[in-house]
Amino acid sequence: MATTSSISSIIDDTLTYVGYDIDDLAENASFEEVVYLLWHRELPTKEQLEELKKQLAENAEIPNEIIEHFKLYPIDKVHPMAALRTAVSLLGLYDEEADVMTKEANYRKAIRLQAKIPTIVTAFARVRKGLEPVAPRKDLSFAANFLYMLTGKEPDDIATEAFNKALVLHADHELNASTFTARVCVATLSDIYSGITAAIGALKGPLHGGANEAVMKMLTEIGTVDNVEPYIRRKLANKEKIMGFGHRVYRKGDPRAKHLKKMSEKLTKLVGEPHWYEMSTKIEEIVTLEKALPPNVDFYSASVYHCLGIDHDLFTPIFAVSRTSGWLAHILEQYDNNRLIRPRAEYTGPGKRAYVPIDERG
Ligand SMILES: CC(=O)SCCNC(=O)CCNC(=O)[C@H](O)C(C)(C)COP(=O)(O)OP(=O)(O)OC[C@H]1O[C@@H](n2cnc3c(N)ncnc32)[C@H](O)[C@@H]1OP(=O)(O)O
Ligand SMILES: O=C([O-])CC(=O)C(=O)O
Repeated sequence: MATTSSISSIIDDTLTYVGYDIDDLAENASFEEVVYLLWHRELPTKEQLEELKKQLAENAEIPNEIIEHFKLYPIDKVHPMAALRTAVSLLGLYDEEADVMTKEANYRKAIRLQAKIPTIVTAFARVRKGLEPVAPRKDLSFAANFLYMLTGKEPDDIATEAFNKALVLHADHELNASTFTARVCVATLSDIYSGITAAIGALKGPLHGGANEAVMKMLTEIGTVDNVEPYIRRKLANKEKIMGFGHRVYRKGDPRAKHLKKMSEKLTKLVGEPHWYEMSTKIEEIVTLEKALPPNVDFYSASVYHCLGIDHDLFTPIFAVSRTSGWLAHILEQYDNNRLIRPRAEYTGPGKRAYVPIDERG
């Protein structure tokens, strides 16, 4: 065990947020309720929820300098996760409280970050297409507002419900690589912006959050249900990894995957593209049979986001929008009971030796 935490737990392949089963939360909770739960360790009352929603809505706008910065680099060649990483770091420069380390100031910064990250992601997505960013609306839920800022159109209930559920499912996951990164960073008593910037960097990799985009790339390459079998068997024979499968902690399966699978079935039919779901289930069949590896959260989320009309390279930034809530909960928990995180390495290099002057080296 690397640390103690009272935020989320994975025990016998069951995931809970502060004691509430993820299945229960996925079916019933709004993302805003989950944010409150992760940050306060209790579900909110109606008043507490309204207050949080108000604070998030009031803080959703981003400095214009962030948008101007998007125009300073070759935006069409930049991955949105790289842009998000830089934008969050930049955001810290415009926060006068960035280095104020009181509990109250850190909570205010948590609100500001959670509120602004969706605005950054959606503004980037539009600016790179030559479109104007869409200002956040105060009357929409967190999920609906994201889709609204992305497209400029108010989403229907099906899209909002699916997106909300995806946000709930991705919000926290114990000591995953990006959360651990955030905790290591702020345990030096560095600021929240540094912690979230570091976490985004860790989430970006394809062995972690980046896997959802990689899954969609694989599905696109495969193209048809008939191609699944030869494609997957070839990959396995070459000892290549199948993205969206396997997990360091779960053994029998990731409890989040079944919710995304159900959504994928429904949405792929609804948009008239059932082949994404059919290909996915066929891949699952083969990988489970050949490698005994079940799908993780990233596998079916790919086809879900695709059906919501989201660009494939925005899948991981959307993961970050949700996981920011968990990162922030862990950062605040780390500050509350801080000790520098400094593991040791088992040394495997040569034994002690004498320095050899450069002219004598052969
Ligand atoms: C939100 C998240 O971060 S969920 C994870 C998202 N990442 C992915 O989906 C990427 C694909 N999956 C993986 O790379 C891994 O399963 C991980 C990184 C998630 C977990 O890795 P670990 O538990 O450390 O397993 P590790 O990578 O050491 O693999 C163990 C064995 O299983 C195999 N294996 C693990 N995952 C896969 C996979 N997805 N496809 C094929 N083989 C796999 C490895 O090749 C290795 O085989 P070997 O012993 O014959 O060399
Ligand atoms: O916990 C992990 O190692 C990865 C994961 O599933 C997550 O971060 O959601």
